[in-house]
Order: sequence, then C-alpha cells, then structure tokens
Amino acid sequence: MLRVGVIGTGMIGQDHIRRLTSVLSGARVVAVTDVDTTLAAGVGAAVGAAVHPTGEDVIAACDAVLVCSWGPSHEQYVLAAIDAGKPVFCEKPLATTASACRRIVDAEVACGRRLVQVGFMRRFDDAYRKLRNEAGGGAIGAPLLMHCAHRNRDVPAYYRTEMAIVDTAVHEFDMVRWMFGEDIVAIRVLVPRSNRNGAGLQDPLLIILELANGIIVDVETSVNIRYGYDIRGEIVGENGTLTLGGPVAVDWRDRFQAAYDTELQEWIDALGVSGHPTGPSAWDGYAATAVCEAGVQSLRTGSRVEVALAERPSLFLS
Ligand SMILES: NC(=O)c1ccc[n+]([C@@H]2O[C@H](COP(=O)([O-])OP(=O)(O)OC[C@H]3O[C@@H](n4cnc5c(N)ncnc54)[C@H](O)[C@@H]3O)[C@@H](O)[C@H]2O)c1
Ligand SMILES: O[C@H]1[C@H](O)[C@@H](O)[C@H](O)[C@@H](O)[C@H]1O
Repeated sequence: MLRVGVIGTGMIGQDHIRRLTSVLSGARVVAVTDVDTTLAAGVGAAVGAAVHPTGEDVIAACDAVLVCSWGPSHEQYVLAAIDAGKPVFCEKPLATTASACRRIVDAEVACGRRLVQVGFMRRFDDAYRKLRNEAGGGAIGAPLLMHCAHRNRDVPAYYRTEMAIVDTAVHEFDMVRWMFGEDIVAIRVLVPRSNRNGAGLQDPLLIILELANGIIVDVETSVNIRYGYDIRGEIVGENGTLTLGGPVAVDWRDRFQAAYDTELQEWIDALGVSGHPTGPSAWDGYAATAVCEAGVQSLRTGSRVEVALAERPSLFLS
C-alpha cells in the first residue's frame, strides 16, 4: 500500500484525497498539511491522516507526495521531494516560471531517475485519448489545424487576465504537445471585445499556437461564459475533421472526474511496478510553463513571441 502525503488541502487537494481514499486502489493518505491549519486539521481528521506543520514534514512521513498548494509554492516542495528521493505528483503548473521549472528538471537529472509527474489530466481523459488515437492512426490524413475552446462558467475573484494563459490555457499547451508530439514554437494572444460578466478582465482571449511541424492551433479561453464548463476541440486534417467528445459540464471536477481517477490510478500503479511515474514529466511541465511565459509577454505587447526551449536532457527523451 503506497503511503501518500498531500500538501495543500484546498479544492483539488480534497478532491484527490477523496479519490485516493474511496475510489482508487493501492494507496492511502497518511499525512497532510496546509498553511490554513484549521482546514488541514479537518481534512486530516476526516480520513485519519496525520496533520503536519510543514510540507517538508509531510514529505518525510510518506512514500510519495501530492503537491496541491498554490503554484508559487510548488518549486519548493517538488525540489524537497526530489532531494528526499520520493516520487512527487505536482498539480499544474509545475512552477510559475520557466527558470524555476528548469531548476526542477536539473534536480531530477542530477538525481538520475524520474520522480516527478505533473497534473495534466487531459492526457488521461477518454475523449482526448480517442481523438489522439484517431488522429495518429491517419483517419483524416495529416493534421493541419486544431480549434480549441476552454470555457469556464465563472472564476474566483482573485482570477486575473494572465491566468487565462497560465492557469487555464496551460492545459491546452500541454495537450497539443502530447496530441501531435511536437513542441510549440510561437504564440500570439489576441484580445477580442470583453465579456461584461468579467468585471474588468480581458475575457475572452484568442490564443494562436504554432507547432514545430507547421500545425496551427487556436485556443479560445472564455472564463465567465455562464452556461457551463465547455471543453471543445476539432482537428482539421487533409481529408476530414475529428471532433472531441464530452458533455457541457458544471465545472472541471465534473468534466474531468474520470480523467483524474485514471491519472492517479495509473500513477499509483506505475510506482508499484517500477517506482517511477510514467505520466507528464518535469520536462513537459517546463515546456508548458515556457509557453505560458511567452503568452503573457504576447498579451502585454500584442506581438507574436517565439518560445525557446533548452536542450532536452536524455532522461526525458523516451
Ligand atoms: N488539474 C486541474 O485541472 C486543476 C484543477 C484545480 C486546481 N489545479 C491546481 O491545483 C493547485 C491548487 O488549486 P486549488 O483550486 O485546489 O486551490 P485552493 O486555493 O482551493 O487550494 C490550495 C490550498 O493550498 C494551500 N496552500 C497555499 N500555499 C501553501 C503552502 N506554501 N504550503 C501549504 N499549503 C499551501 C492553501 O491554503 C489552500 O488551502 C493550483 O496549482 C491549481 O492550478 C489543477
Ligand atoms: O485551475 C483550474 C483548472 O485547471 C481547470 O481545469 C481550468 O479549466 C480552470 O480554468 C483553472 O482555473
């Protein structure tokens, strides 16, 4: 039985604790922490997990770690887990800057084995997996374009315009790299007329991604669209199109519930088999954050911005 520690017991931390405790097999939650100590105490007591004062204490008390705290704290905890030689599943983003992600990549390379997985759950969603199999199987000839929409009914009061890139569209940045096996080489962010539900946000955004092999992807983010949580995708190929299935949902928990289950079950199973995660890597986390940085620059300047990645270490080549 894998003894899991959870750092950050907010929305997704609680959702993952629920699935580890009542849905999945092979793991149990033994340690939790949160800077909100009252929250951590309640969540820990409900599942019989020890409540620790710091993330580092949680890492010491478990076999593998889930980092579900706010993005700016991810680097510290992921580095501490690598330092302790423990597998760590980090919710997106891996870290909030490309240079912080590079420090994580470098630490993993120095350690010599894969320990980090990033929470890009779309790779585990049945509809996305079907789309990828069909596109990769040549059903529509060579893919040329992809249209994506990422619509949230609403967002919390602390949500800022850049978060449509770094918090929301970051899922599409990872998804298209995985879908087509190509890096994103340039990004341009366009700012349409604003939705008045957005209380001052620039919403929606229209993001144009250029892939290394010439495929172009457009991503609409609308984060105050009221009618529901709607994730769309359509690949245009030489001989036809493929459309992503999936219902309009209430929110991300509802739409991706099964994908989160599969993501963490496969993580538990991979650790049981080899001790190493097989899902999205620290390199994938770095590549997505590099696109986010370029996207924020494009939002500010209105220009097309190229994405420059470092050379990929051999640890991440397979
Ligand atoms: N994969 C997905 O679809 C998905 C969905 C939601 C959230 N997320 C990611 O998960 C993370 C958490 O998001 P959330 O919606 O649960 O937010 P949240 O605010 O509900 O929960 C985060 C919790 O982390 C705690 N925290 C913050 N800094 C901490 C620190 N340094 N040490 C310990 N605890 C700390 C907060 O007190 C809070 O309880 C974010 O990185 C977010 O982007 C991913
Ligand atoms: O943190 C959430 C989460 O990542 C969701 O999957 C996404 O749809 C939201 O826009 C984002 O705010």
